[in-house]
Amino acid sequence: MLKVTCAIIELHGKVLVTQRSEFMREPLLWEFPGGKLEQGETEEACLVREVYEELNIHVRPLKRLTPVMHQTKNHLIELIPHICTYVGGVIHLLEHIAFEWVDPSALQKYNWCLPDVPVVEEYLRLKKMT
Ligand SMILES: Nc1nc2c([nH]c(=O)n2[C@@H]2O[C@H](COP(=O)(O)OP(=O)(O)OP(=O)(O)O)[C@@H](O)[C@H]2O)c(=O)[nH]1
Repeated sequence: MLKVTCAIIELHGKVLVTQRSEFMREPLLWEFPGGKLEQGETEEACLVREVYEELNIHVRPLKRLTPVMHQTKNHLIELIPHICTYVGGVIHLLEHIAFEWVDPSALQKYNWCLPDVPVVEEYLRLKKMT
């Protein structure tokens, strides 16, 4: 099983969403930044590392949401979301092709990677927006 963390990064009431490039798996779909958990790594350390590697910003994990299991053609993915706060740095896109800071009320308009859909729903429930 592939454990993948993803960061719902909050700043001033908005949330950061990123678009996968045409060269990545799941091209052009929107996701929360993150990536595969390495051997011996905590979920929090993975998030901090991946977000820095992909976006050049620092975040601090605040709250773990419910993991989502998803079977792809090749592997079973466990997507592990954490709400994070933005700590600092300027965004440089190193893997994605686009990013947006969005109001939570607009999150459902994006064309999400499939496993992210229940993550968005749980986040909106938590924010009392659904
Ligand atoms: N980062 C991230 N990956 C996601 C999300 N949702 C989702 O299904 N995935 C899937 O999780 C898998 C791993 O993601 P990734 O390719 O970004 O991980 P990584 O940076 O560690 O991989 P790499 O170093 O091999 O490029 C991919 O198959 C991706 O499609 C999400 O919200 N964020």
